[in-house]
Amino acid sequence: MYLKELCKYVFFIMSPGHLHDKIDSCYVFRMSTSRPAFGVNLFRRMQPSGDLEKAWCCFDYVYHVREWLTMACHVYDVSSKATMQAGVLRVIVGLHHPLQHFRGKAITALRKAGIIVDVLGEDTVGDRAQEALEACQYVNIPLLYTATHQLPFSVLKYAMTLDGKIATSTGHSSWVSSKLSRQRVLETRGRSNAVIVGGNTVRRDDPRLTARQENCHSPVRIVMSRGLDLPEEANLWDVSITPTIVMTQRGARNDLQKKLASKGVEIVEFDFLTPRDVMNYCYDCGFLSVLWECGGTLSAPAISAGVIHKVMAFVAPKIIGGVRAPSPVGELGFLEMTQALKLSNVSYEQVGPDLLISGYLYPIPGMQVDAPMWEEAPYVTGSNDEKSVIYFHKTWGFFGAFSTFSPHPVSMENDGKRISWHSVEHYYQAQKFNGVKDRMAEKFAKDIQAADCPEKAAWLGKNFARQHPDLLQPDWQQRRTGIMYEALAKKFSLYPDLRNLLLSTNSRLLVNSSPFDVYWGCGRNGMGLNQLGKLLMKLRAEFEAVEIVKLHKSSIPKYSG
Ligand SMILES: NC(=O)C1=CN([C@@H]2O[C@H](COP(=O)(O)OP(=O)(O)OC[C@H]3O[C@@H](n4cnc5c(N)ncnc54)[C@H](OP(=O)(O)O)[C@@H]3O)[C@@H](O)[C@H]2O)C=CC1
Ligand SMILES: Nc1c(N[C@@H]2O[C@H](COP(=O)(O)O)[C@@H](O)[C@H]2O)[nH]c(=O)[nH]c1=O
Repeated sequence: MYLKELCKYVFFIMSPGHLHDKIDSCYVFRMSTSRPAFGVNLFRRMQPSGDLEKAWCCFDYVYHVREWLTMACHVYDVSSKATMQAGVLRVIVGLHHPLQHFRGKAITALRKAGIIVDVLGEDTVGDRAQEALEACQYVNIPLLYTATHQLPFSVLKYAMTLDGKIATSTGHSSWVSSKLSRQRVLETRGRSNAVIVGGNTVRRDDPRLTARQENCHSPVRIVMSRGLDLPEEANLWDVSITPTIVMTQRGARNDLQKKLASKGVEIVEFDFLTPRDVMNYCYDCGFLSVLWECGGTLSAPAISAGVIHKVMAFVAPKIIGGVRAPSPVGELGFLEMTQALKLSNVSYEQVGPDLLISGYLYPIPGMQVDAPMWEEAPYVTGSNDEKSVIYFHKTWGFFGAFSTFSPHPVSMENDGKRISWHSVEHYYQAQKFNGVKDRMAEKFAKDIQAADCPEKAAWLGKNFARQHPDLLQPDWQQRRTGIMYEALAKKFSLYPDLRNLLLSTNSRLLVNSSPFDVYWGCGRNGMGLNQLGKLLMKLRAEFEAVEIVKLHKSSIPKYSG
């Protein structure tokens, strides 16, 4: 079988342009196992030991495609030499990146290194190639939709009886679908960045909305409630497993807001709460996929607002009746059957005793995504009306290279020695303990340097600092901005594409939209200090000055307070 054959190869499906001869790619592994970690371990085993630490992966997209587990993981900084040494002789490129300017030179680099590279649909055609290509598109659906719609890919999931009810007329709904179906929902949660419910579902069900999978991430839980008439005690207010955000309207029940905030629940206020605003917010947070698990009252305005892309309906062979029993979609205002929304790419699957019907409300974007061009980009990245603002946060976003997590190694001088760092984040975190004459501090810095991904480096740096504030380098709080600036200046000077990207933002405001960071980012409520954005704008001004006076490109700006 062709797919089985292909599982021997690594699918190299994207080639962002800003990495020069590096390969920053999405790889798709195919294997007949249900253990996601297997894919990453497999890849790591393929890496020669010397390059092991260079391959780091993020576990954001894990999808089941037919009987295969298809896993797409981001693998950074794997040079063509490493790929060759790893014994990969042939690379099949499944998809180019949907955004044109992210397409780079990786294919050329691989071919130059003697690796056979076939691009599906270009070098490899025919039915079997088409099947593989569709599988690659499928696995990248959140990325393709996000690039096309500038909103996270949203799935509306519900479980209904054969007579179309999601609960009894009293609101009791546990359970409509079978255990097996609910297990499938838990897996879907584990692949989503956020799960959304409405106020009624919280009041009626007291849900947990966690993924409850071993070693699996749980999505951020979002409650949409205009009136904020929510219970003071609820499972969702326990944020020890994963965060909960309550989205509401300005001024709604300040007393409850304070109580929830004291439990660690985030409160986000909008002037008027709408599904589109919430999705814009999720987009700014860098979310790629969102699961709506609400009832019909909220699903209807979400569908009307055009923010739902896919529907997953579990139909249970049960009849409950009841004229007032709720149905999955409320009022849409349609009068004629001709107005019915028709799903495309519909699939039917039996899950235990239930039937799962899935389909798309908007066509699945193909490879030739009508994505924004370079010059237009700043006008589409922000979700609010301020066209002059550019938001950045996650590395896979349009301006993801502005993130300190972006996979751009930098070499920095320290005590006359040049040391190479996998990313700016690695360098920055390790500097917290730099120069401290203590064996534990030295070990911390080394561990951070060796971290196999920027996320790990950040986690280590923050944890060490929390546990041993006494080991931080003196005046760290005062010095950290300067240290960050030097690393950014180095990074943007080392990579001309990045420098050009920064210059192309002209005089626009750069905002790190990290909802979790009120120092380097703008935080959830936009009131954060946005220091990273400010430093990038300062650096941009320095580059502009260099351009104007036509100085040599070797003149790397120094931080001056
Ligand atoms: N079988 C299944 O798959 C599911 C069943 N259920 C069942 O469905 C019932 C709840 O469904 P339903 O009553 O429709 O509740 P929803 O989950 O759809 O929540 C509706 C609430 O969402 C809030 N909301 C925020 N913004 C908006 C907006 N723009 N438009 C509309 N509502 C908004 C309001 O909360 P507020 O009033 O606080 O302002 C509103 O009352 C329960 O019985 C539950 O058990 C729920 C989910 C799935
Ligand atoms: N009743 C019903 C569902 N209900 C959804 O699941 C939520 C409960 O999640 P948790 O508390 O994490 O188990 C509930 O609030 C509602 O959103 N889902 C289904 O797949 N099948 C069902 O029959």
